[in-house]
Amino acid sequence: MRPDAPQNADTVAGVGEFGLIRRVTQGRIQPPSTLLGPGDDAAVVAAPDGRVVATTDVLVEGVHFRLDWSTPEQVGRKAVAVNMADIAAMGATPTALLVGLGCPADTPATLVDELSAGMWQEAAVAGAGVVGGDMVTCETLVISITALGSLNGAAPVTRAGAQVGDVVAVCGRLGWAAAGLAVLGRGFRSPVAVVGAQRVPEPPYAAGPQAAAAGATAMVDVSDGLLADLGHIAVASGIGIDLRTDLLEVHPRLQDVASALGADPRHWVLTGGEDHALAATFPDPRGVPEGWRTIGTVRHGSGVTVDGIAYEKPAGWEHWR
Ligand SMILES: Nc1ncnc2c1ncn2[C@@H]1O[C@H](COP(=O)(O)OP(=O)(O)O)[C@@H](O)[C@H]1O
Ligand SMILES: Cc1ncc(C[n+]2csc(CCOP(=O)(O)OP(=O)(O)O)c2C)c(N)n1
Ligand SMILES: [Mg+2]
Ligand SMILES: [Mg+2]
Ligand SMILES: [Mg+2]
Repeated sequence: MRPDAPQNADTVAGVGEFGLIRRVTQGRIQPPSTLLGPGDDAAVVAAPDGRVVATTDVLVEGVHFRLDWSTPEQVGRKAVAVNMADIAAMGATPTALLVGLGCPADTPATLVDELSAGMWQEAAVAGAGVVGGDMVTCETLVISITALGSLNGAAPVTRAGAQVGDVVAVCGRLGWAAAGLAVLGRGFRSPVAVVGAQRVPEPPYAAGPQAAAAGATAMVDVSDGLLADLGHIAVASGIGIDLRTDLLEVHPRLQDVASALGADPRHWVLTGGEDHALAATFPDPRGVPEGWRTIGTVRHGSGVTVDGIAYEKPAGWEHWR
């Protein structure tokens, strides 16, 4: 269907741009950090310590999600989660979200309602709100979210601070969303544990500021794959990282799914993205906070190795590859 397809009362075209904006904004309760919410040319958000953390990630139908795999509500939750995970990965707390939405004219208006409901549900998990956005017509469903966050007085944890001798630790799931993607890709809808992980990630938002307070020297969220994302820390910090397989547990659930599909669960753990676990480096093994698992060390050199050996397969997702 063309983006300017005929109007119908149940479609976004029938409800219209401003009717739709009214539907997604009315009755929403903003957090205290929202000084001026949707409805004006821009929103006003408090920056308690004078600094704003800002990030954006775009999700495209068919690339990041499929509407026959996920409900609109799940897509909304995921779109917000992947953005708030980047805020957490800086050691910050999400405060506000700006939502750019493109969809074809014949999109049911209720799909946008459900998408918006999912976004607000996930935002509530971290105490953030949707303070503004934009709606346009286009060929497929596209969601572009900008998340803002607050460091609450702490220093940002960048990708560039890892030091030789640091330990590498992770908080959150690894390989679950990749297992879910493999299951969905083969036309199955269960087991729901891994399919659910692909539909809606559960980033450990609070672990970001927790790691910052514990003295994390570098941090990243695992969106593309553990090896790929630790690779960004390695490049930015000018160091190498070695992971230890014996420290990287493969959950029995992932083992089961992998045996059923004839896949390698360790590959999901090492290279599967989309769980948005947080991976960080800490100077002292005893300083690794509760809830984090040590998985390796920072060494001299470059790149990320596993048990001292370069990984032979692609390290994670890369667009256009
Ligand atoms: N079009 C762009 N203009 C400026 N910076 C960009 C653009 N696209 C990506 N970046 C920046 O490149 C870095 C890496 O991007 P990306 O891999 O998408 O980060 P993440 O995985 O944390 O979402 C980020 O700092 C991001 O802001
Ligand atoms: C339909 C569909 N196909 C493939 C995937 C797998 N996938 C899409 S994007 C992605 C990686 C993360 O996305 P990206 O846009 O690179 O996020 P960023 O690293 O910028 O946060 C993965 C594993 C998916 N989630 N859904
Ligand atoms: Mg990105
Ligand atoms: Mg990231
Ligand atoms: Mg991201």
